[in-house]
Amino acid sequence: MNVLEIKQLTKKFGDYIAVDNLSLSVREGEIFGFLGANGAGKSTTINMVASLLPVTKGEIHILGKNIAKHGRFVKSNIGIVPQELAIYEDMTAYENVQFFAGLYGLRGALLKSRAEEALAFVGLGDKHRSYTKNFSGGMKRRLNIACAIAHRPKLIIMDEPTVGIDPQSRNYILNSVKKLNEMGSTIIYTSHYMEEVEELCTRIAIIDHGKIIAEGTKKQLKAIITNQKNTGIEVRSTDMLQVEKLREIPGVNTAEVDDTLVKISSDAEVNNLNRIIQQLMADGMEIRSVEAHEPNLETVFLTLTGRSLRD
Ligand SMILES: Nc1ncnc2c1ncn2[C@@H]1O[C@H](COP(=O)(O)OP(=O)(O)OP(=O)(O)O)[C@@H](O)[C@H]1O
Repeated sequence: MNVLEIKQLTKKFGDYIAVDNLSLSVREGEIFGFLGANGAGKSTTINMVASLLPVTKGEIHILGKNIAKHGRFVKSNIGIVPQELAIYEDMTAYENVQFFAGLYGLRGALLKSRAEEALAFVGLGDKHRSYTKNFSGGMKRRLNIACAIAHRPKLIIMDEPTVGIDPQSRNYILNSVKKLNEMGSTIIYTSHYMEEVEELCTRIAIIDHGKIIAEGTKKQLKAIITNQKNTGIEVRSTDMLQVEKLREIPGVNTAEVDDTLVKISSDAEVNNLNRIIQQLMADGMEIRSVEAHEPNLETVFLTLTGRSLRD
């Protein structure tokens, strides 16, 4: 069954088309990755699914029901973890969860027990009387999640839930996502961190300029670029590197620099490694190692959109 079905969805802000005739379905039990660079249209899409933003054109169905006609049903079945933290600093952790769970439709004793359960789930069980203004960034992110899951939604949408937090909280959140999924929730996960998406997601859609430009399992997406080969060249320093010269070499599709690693994706059938190395040496690079890499999601993204996910 499709938990979410988006049909020919468009959102215009004035003349600007932020989401462009986008169709997408997410099946029950998936952890679905929604990938796009800054401004690609992810949050706009999510905000329409969450009924926080009116739709210009198109339809959205959640668990088979049109959200325009079944507002209450939808509200009780989805949980949104927004990109901007949505917690109140002058309320305790418990009061925050209680407040949001109430908005999602929980009441009375059930509301209390589920709020406590959600706080314990995100590792804040011992903080439920604490005011959130003194929480670390990671604790606030975890509380943001607790607020969205206390009513045990069938569909949880997480819009970059790990932005700006320490590695420990990040691991905690990634494990929580897996657990929530095992417990029966379908998850839509957006992130700028490709390695998170690679680790978590069973299926992925790549959005660019408001359109889905590729969709499938990791294996299917990687198969799109099997005509590519990736080379990583470690150098001592990239200070003097003229990366645009590398991009002019025949067969080179993308060339990126990550600290002291030069990452190059080329047409598989073009033998250009000699030219690449000559160019690096002409720029005075001291080469430390050369490695061939399997394509990963980062390369898929770069090849299809021409930009890095984190710009
Ligand atoms: N309320 C608005 N009014 C006008 N333009 C908007 C509005 N909200 C978003 N946009 C524009 O729509 C485009 C898509 O924005 P959106 O926030 O959906 O991108 P995103 O993929 O979520 O990016 P990010 O990763 O930066 O959150 C952007 O160009 C943005 O400037």
